[in-house]
Amino acid sequence: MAGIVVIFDFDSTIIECDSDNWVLDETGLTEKFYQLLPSMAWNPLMDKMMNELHSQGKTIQDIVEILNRTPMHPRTVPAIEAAYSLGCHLKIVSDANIFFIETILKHHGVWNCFSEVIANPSHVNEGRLNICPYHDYLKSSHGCNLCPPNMCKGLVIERIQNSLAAAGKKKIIYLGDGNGDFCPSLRLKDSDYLMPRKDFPLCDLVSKNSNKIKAEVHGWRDGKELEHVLLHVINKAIGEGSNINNSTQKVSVDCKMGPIPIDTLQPLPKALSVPQ
Ligand SMILES: Cc1ncc(C[n+]2csc(CCOP(=O)(O)O)c2C)c(N)n1
Ligand SMILES: [Mg+2]
Repeated sequence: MAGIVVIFDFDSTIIECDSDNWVLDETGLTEKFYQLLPSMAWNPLMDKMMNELHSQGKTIQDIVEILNRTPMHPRTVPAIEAAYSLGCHLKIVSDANIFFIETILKHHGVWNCFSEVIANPSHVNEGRLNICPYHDYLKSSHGCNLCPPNMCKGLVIERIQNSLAAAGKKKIIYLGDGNGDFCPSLRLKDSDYLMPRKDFPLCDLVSKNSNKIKAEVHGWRDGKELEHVLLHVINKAIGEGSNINNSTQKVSVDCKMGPIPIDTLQPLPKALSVPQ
């Protein structure tokens, strides 16, 4: 076992859009949604939109067909499969909902690669999709002012970190794009890796607060770079894990620096090489 946990954000990390916005756009509900957003929180409003679809006679199968067409970079699935094959534990921590995530990942045949998906709960009841907040903010606040009221990804990461320590796993690689990925990024340790998507809000936050980030930072721009950089980082993490007296100096790579030139990456051992 590699002892490495790879944590993926979902929207704009695994897929090329926000899943809620994709479904709203494809069902013609975007205008209505944004008319109501000033007076309602995101999760209950998304739940209301699912009710609206049901009233219009749209079935769960109609929603599944829309989700199956969600834009995704062609190298993202191979990257997930490669990380899984190398023995990494894969998890998703997302402010999207479980139904959308499960449907999309099953369609691409990678649902079983993930040992845990932490997202807003959702279930089908009498042909209608119900969506609930992950954190019940009406009962109590999670208390973090960096995160939306329904989910503090930092608290989720803290729980994962505690369970990893108990299971003897060593390193986290965290991939994300959004403002909600900044709080968990602050929790990563100096033995962990952070992979922010370039030209997305997380990358900006990381650049402006680099003194607060302990993890080694490796940016990526698209699915092709995600694949290449992720396999490079896994390779590095495996190498460090096998060297007990490892004293490698921490190198922080500014995610604004542009793509990592291919010739500066260590050659991948055969087992890690990217499938053509
Ligand atoms: C106050 C507030 N505004 C907006 C949202 C909704 N929201 C924010 S980021 C995002 C995509 C997250 O998916 P991922 O974490 O996979 O990138 C969603 C659905 C919210 N929950 N609260
Ligand atoms: Mg995201």
